[in-house]
Amino acid sequence: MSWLTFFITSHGTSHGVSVSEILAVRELDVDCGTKDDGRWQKMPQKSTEAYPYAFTVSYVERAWQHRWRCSDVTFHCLEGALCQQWVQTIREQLTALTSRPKHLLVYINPYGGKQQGERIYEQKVAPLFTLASISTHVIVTEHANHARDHLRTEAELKKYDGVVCVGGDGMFSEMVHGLVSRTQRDNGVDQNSPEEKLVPCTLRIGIIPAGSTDCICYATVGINDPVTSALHIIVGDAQPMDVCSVHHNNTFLRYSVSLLGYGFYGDMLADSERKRWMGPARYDFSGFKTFLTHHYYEGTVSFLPATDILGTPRDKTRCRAGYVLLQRTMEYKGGWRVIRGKFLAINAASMSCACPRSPKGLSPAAHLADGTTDLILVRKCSRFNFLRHLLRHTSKYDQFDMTFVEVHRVRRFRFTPRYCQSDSELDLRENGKRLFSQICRDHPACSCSPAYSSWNCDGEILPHAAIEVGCVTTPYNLLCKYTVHSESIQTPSLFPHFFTL
Ligand SMILES: Nc1ncnc2c1ncn2[C@@H]1O[C@H](COP(=O)(O)OP(=O)(O)OP(=O)(O)O)[C@@H](O)[C@H]1O
Ligand SMILES: CCCCCCCCCCCCC/C=C/[C@@H](O)[C@H](CO)NC(=O)CCCCC
Ligand SMILES: [Ca+2]
Repeated sequence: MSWLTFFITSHGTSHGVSVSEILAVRELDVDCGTKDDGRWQKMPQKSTEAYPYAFTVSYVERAWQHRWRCSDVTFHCLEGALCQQWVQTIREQLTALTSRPKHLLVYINPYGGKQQGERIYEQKVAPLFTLASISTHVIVTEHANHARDHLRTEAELKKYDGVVCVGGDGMFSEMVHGLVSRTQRDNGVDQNSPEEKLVPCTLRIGIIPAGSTDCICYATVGINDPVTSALHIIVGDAQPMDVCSVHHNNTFLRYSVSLLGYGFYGDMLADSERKRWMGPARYDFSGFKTFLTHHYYEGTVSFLPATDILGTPRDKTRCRAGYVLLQRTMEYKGGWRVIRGKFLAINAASMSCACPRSPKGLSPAAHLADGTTDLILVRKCSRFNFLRHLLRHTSKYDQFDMTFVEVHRVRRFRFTPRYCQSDSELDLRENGKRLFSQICRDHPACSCSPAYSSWNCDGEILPHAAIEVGCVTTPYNLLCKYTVHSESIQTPSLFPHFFTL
C-alpha cells in the first residue's frame, strides 16, 4: 500500500492518505478560489499568502460503526510546477489501480424499501461516482424481473466493469440470477442439474442499500449506508460470497445467497407480500402474526455435513471477510444425515444474515464464502420458548443454546414434507391463491397446522416445499465489502479469493 504523506495542509498540520483510499484529486486556483463541484471554495487568507498553489485530495474517511465518508484535504505549496507534479503523480497512481471500476451499469428499483431508491442514488451516490470519474448507464426498473431479464439477455456486459443494484435483497437476487444464468448459458452449463458446477462470472455486483432488510449489504459491509457502499464500490473492494442452488425434482428453481427459510420465515414472507404497501414495517406486522399462529411442519431433512472445515456455527467469532477452505478433499467422508420431525422453522443461512433488526444475524458465525450454509432446525416447542429463541437474535445471548434448536454446517441438504404436494396444489400456490385445502389435509394429529409452508428464498417465495439445495463457493465478487477489522477475521485466508469450484 503506498501512502502519500504530505507537508502542510491549510491548518498547518501534516496528513497521510493511502493511495488506495484516494477518490479524486483537483488542482485549485488559490488566488481567485476555484470552481469545485459547482461551489466556489475560499482559502484561508494566511495560507493563501504563504503558499499560493494548492490542490485538494478527496479520500475515504472511516467514521463510526463501519461507516465511510468522503473527506477533502487541501495541500498548499509554493511552486506551481511542484503542485502540478503532485496532481499528475496522484492521477497516475490512481490510474494504475486496476481493480477500480470505470464504467458501471446501474439498476434502480424505485419500489424497494421506502421507495427512495431513485432519490438515494441521485443525491448520495451519483455525485460520488462523478467525483471519482466513473461513467454510468442508469436504468430505473419498470417492473419486477426487469433487471434480471435485461442482464440475462440484452445488456452489453463487455462495456462495463461492474453492475450496481440500488434496492434490497430481492433486487440483488434478481441481478444475481440475471448474471449467473447468463454465464451458465454462455458456457453451456445445465442449471437443472443439481450436481453441475457453476462457471463463475467475471462482473461484480455492487449494492447500494435501498430495501427493507438489506441483509446482504449489512452482512458484507457491516452497515446499510448508501454512501459507505458507494465508496467501497469506487475503491474497488471485492468480496466473494456463497451461492446456493435450489432444485425441485431435477429442475432448477432459484439461487440463494442469504436465507432459505421454511416455516416461520416462509409464512411470514407470504403474509408480508400482501402488505407491501406498509413498507419495511410489513415484516414486523407479519412477523408478529406468524408468531401467534405458531404453525409447525412435519418432514424430513437430510444433509451432508461439511466435515473438512475449521469453524463451527457455534463459534464466537464473526466473519465479514472472505473465508476460503484450504482443502475440499474430505467433504463426502461423513455421509448424509437424516432428521425427521416437526419443525417451527428450517433455516439455511449462507451468510450471517445480519441486518438492522438483528445486527448479529440468524447465524452469527456463518462465513461469506466457505462453500457451506448453516442449517438451523427449530423443532416444535411452546410459544414462550420460540419467543425466547427469536428474541435472542437481537441480544448477546446464544440463539442456538436451546434444547429444541440444532445447527449444522452443511454442503448440501434436502427437505421432504411428510405429505406429498400435488402438482395442482403447486399450480395454485404459484398463482398466488390461498390454499384452504392444505389446512389439516391428511393431517389427523393436528387441527390447526397446515401441511406445507413455502420457502423464503432471499425474500422471494418458492411454492415448492420439497427442495434440494447445494451450496457452492463462487468467486462472485460484490463490489462492496466492509472494513476488515482484525477481530472479525476468523482465520487469515491463505489463498486468493478467486478459485474455481
Ligand atoms: N419497477 C419495479 N416494479 C415493481 N417491482 C419491482 C420493480 N423493480 C424490482 N421489483 C421487485 O421488487 C421486489 C422487492 O425489491 P427489493 O428487494 O429492492 O426491496 P424490498 O423487498 O423492500 O427489500 P428487502 O429485499 O431488502 O427486504 C423484488 O422482488 C424486485 O423483483
Ligand atoms: C418478537 C421479536 C422477534 C425479533 C426476531 C428478529 C429475528 C431477525 C433475524 C434476522 C433474519 C434476517 C433474514 C434475512 C432475510 C432476507 O433474505 C429477506 C429478504 O430481504 N428478508 C426477509 O425475509 C425479512 C426478514 C425479516 C426478519 C424480521
Ligand atoms: Ca457460507
